[in-house]
Amino acid sequence: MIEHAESWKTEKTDVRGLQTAQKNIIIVGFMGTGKTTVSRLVADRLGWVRVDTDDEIVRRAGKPIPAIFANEGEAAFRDLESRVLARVLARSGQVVATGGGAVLREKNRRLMLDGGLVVALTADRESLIARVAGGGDAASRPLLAGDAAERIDTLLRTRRNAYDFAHVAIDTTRLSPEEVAEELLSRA
Ligand SMILES: Nc1ncnc2c1ncn2[C@@H]1O[C@H](COP(=O)(O)OP(=O)(O)OP(=O)(O)O)[C@@H](O)[C@H]1O
Ligand SMILES: O=C(O)C1=C[C@@H](O)[C@@H](O)[C@H](O)C1
Ligand SMILES: [Mg+2]
Repeated sequence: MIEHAESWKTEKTDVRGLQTAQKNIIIVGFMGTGKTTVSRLVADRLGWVRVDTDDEIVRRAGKPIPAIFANEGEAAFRDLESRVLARVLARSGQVVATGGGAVLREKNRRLMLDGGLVVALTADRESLIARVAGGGDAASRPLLAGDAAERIDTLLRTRRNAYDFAHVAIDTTRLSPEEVAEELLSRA
């Protein structure tokens, strides 16, 4: 975890004057840590625009994420993800929920650190399984196809330090989405 830098701030103020001088709030984390859910709450609180890079990718590709993986492969998905991220982060005043793998490329991590405050959400293995595998939600996540718990274990191993570059980390294991949003805002 790097020091909480002031570098993510600009001269811009948000519409409700709750925060001063911010660029974007960029939420990273493993699948099921709550990026999409929490981004909605934080954007509502700040009166900021909310963007989900997974949604932007679907719109740009004209098909759902599992279809992109199946038809074009993961590498093509990652290329599109990088392009979408760069385009989104050229703007400011947004709460940006990213895909779970958006942190894998150094170029993306640099873009995010330059684009605003990067907040990593974490959760323990059991919570992740309950959130994404338990509710039949796994179908929308191609990397969890098959035995979702086993896939989560493998990915957690390969991505162990992948989210450590963020300015701020919040463990969501024992927090409700509202509490996570509150904690995030208190640290922004
Ligand atoms: N703090 C929380 N406590 C309990 N459940 C949560 C919490 N945050 C999110 N959830 C639930 O977990 C599921 C996954 O959340 P969400 O889609 O926001 O995750 P995500 O990080 O955006 O995942 P992905 O990387 O796959 O897009 C949803 O059903 C959501 O309601
Ligand atoms: O963790 C990942 O690599 C992914 C997470 C999702 O948000 C999607 O971006 C996609 O399913 C890949
Ligand atoms: Mg999401």
